[in-house]
Amino acid sequence: MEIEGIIENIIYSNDDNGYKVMKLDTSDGEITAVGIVPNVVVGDSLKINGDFVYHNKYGEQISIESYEIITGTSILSIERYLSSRVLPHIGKKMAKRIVDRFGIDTLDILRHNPARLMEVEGIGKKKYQDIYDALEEELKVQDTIIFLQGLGIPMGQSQKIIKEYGDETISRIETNPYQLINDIWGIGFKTADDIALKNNIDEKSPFRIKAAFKYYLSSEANQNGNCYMPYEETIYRVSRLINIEQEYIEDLIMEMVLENTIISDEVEGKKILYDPYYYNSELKVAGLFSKILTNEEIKTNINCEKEIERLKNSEKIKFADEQIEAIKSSILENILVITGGPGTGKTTIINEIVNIYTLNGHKVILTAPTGRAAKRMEESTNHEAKTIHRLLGYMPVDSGRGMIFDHNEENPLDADIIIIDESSMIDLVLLENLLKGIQSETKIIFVGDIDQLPSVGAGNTLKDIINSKLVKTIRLHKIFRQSENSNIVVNAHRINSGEYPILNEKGKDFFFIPANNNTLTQKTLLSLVAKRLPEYYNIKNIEDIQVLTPMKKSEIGTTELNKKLQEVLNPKRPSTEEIVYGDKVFREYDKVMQIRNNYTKEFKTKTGQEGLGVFNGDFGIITEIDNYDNIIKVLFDNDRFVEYTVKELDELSLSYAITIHKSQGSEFPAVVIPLGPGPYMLMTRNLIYTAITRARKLVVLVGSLKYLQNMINNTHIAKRNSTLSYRINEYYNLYKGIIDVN
Ligand SMILES: Nc1ncnc2c1ncn2[C@@H]1O[C@H](COP(=O)(O)OP(=O)(O)OP(=O)(O)O)[C@@H](O)[C@H]1O
Repeated sequence: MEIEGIIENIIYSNDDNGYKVMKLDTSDGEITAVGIVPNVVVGDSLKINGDFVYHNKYGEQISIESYEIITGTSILSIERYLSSRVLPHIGKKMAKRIVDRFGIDTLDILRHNPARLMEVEGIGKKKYQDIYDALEEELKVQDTIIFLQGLGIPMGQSQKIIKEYGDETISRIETNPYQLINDIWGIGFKTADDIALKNNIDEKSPFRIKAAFKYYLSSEANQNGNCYMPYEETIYRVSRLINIEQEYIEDLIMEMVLENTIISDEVEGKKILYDPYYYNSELKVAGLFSKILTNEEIKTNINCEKEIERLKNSEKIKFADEQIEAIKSSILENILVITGGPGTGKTTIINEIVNIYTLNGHKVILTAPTGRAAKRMEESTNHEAKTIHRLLGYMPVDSGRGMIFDHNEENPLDADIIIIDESSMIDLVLLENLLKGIQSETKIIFVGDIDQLPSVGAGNTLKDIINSKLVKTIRLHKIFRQSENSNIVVNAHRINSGEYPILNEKGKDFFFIPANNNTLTQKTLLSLVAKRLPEYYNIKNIEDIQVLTPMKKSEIGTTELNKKLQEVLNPKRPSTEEIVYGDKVFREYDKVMQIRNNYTKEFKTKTGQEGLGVFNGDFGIITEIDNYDNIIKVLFDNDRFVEYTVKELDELSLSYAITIHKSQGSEFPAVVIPLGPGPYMLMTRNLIYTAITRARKLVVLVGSLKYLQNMINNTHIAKRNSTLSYRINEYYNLYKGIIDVN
């Protein structure tokens, strides 16, 4: 069949083969068309040949066999295009008047002789000026899109680039396509390099090689948490990345060092290379940290002996020796680390420290890296607690790519002591900002669980602080939270010390259900989450059950589980709107997660307060999809409403199942964990321990026990390259007058 329509929206575009999913406005109403259609843009008129097919998920759609772009050839399509509100003051009636006047030449006149619009009744000078301005903008955007499409950049990314670079899009890309890697989220070295090569950059251009070095070092930091990379390995990897001999690229390192775009150092006999960003951050952290550590001016009026005596005689609670030692050290030390597994009394200790300091008239600040951890801290201490970002008063700059903090070295917070919970999640750069935001007279207590996975961002800060051997570290061993019916805490500790967990005890909360392979595991997991657990435990809220899986791929990975879980938990209904984005479907009432930090995203709370910022790992529910205006509304933490346009949907992912890495810092009433095969480096004790400690009331493991055993036995901890503890020692010695760094 043959059908004509105007492209209203390109829902999906595959840049490799030009495959698209588009919404077309036709005389029979709106239809979805799919097929290979490169180089078309929204607003284009198409004549399509194809057949109607029925997709059991997306409904009826036309599969394109051949097509022809007919922009401007059909009066009807011009009229529809104009009435789709692309230009101000032109609605349905005005669009008709314009095409009645100019007929088939309308688009040509708009482009080359727009002043003639004033011949149309109802368009005076003022309206014309508005239309002209919008038109000029629209034409510029169209030209830019054509330029970007010529480079093979898909529509979604093109729009992001235009939003970022505006009128300068073409010139910026022609000057330095590699800048796209830093400026546009989702564009990596490969895409930028393809663009550069298409723009005839020489393969051996120093520009290209330097960009590859920078990319390699920063991606090692962003993806693998490494603050530096060994010299030899860097050369080998970069050479492979751009396919140029090692000898050739090595020559450029010295140039980059002189330009300060790479830092070369030798630490403990090893030649290493840093991205300057992380090198400077390490130095700053080490310097500020050691300054507090060696500050002899920090004093309190707290009578330590009296307080300890009081604790020892407390009738309310009998403190363990290690707890008393922790509280005592909080009075005596400038910086203290308290680490322990679940239920070892960390919160109880924080409470006591807060009491002692506030009763003695000291100013206490409580903070944590995530909103959920801060909230828990506030609830258990009855003392205000904020996330580190909010505490420091962050402000997005540079279109949200960077941020600055209201509290910094010029304007530090006023506090006698700062207590940080969930410290294992603090990455190097966050620690840098935190240290800049407090005075060198402020004591710091880091509380956390060193056996959790390290921070998402670069660095290994809590371990490095402990490994510096300069900071008093209290390790809590005794478990207090061990209610009669609970095996979660017991098993977390057993797993952490390499023992096998206690499974399936009657009336308890830690279960294992066998399944021989991934297919069966998936099937069992789906029925558990959709039926058995909600029925047996009377769980009504889908947010209360969380599937945590080690991986993204495979039948028990997040991608597939999310699709399947969505089908069973939130199936397509006539009454719920949905939107297709790439190979994902988002539906009203879906459980979703933000997957990047977006500091400029606006939110509005239920009480009408407005603010900025949605963060990687924030959970929400889609409350509304407006398919007319293409707006998706998400409610985060049951409080903040955030609106997304279709273009921004790559920031969201379904979250019925999430990776264990993403679950750090969160807690859920019930956690279901599939057990299956996976890469050795990933399937570690650390990982299963982190997963289990996310559950408050129920853990269900599904799969084969041999994988559980393998994980418990696998004590491999991916090493993170960091020289922080070495540098803390250097600065410490400097401030103590032991050595002179210069
Ligand atoms: N010395 C003690 N004697 C008796 N009970 C204690 C003692 N210390 C803590 N508890 C209790 O043990 C439970 C766990 O303590 P707490 O919440 O402080 O541990 P936590 O390490 O913060 O645990 P999680 O990280 O799992 O939240 C609480 O109910 C607390 O009241």
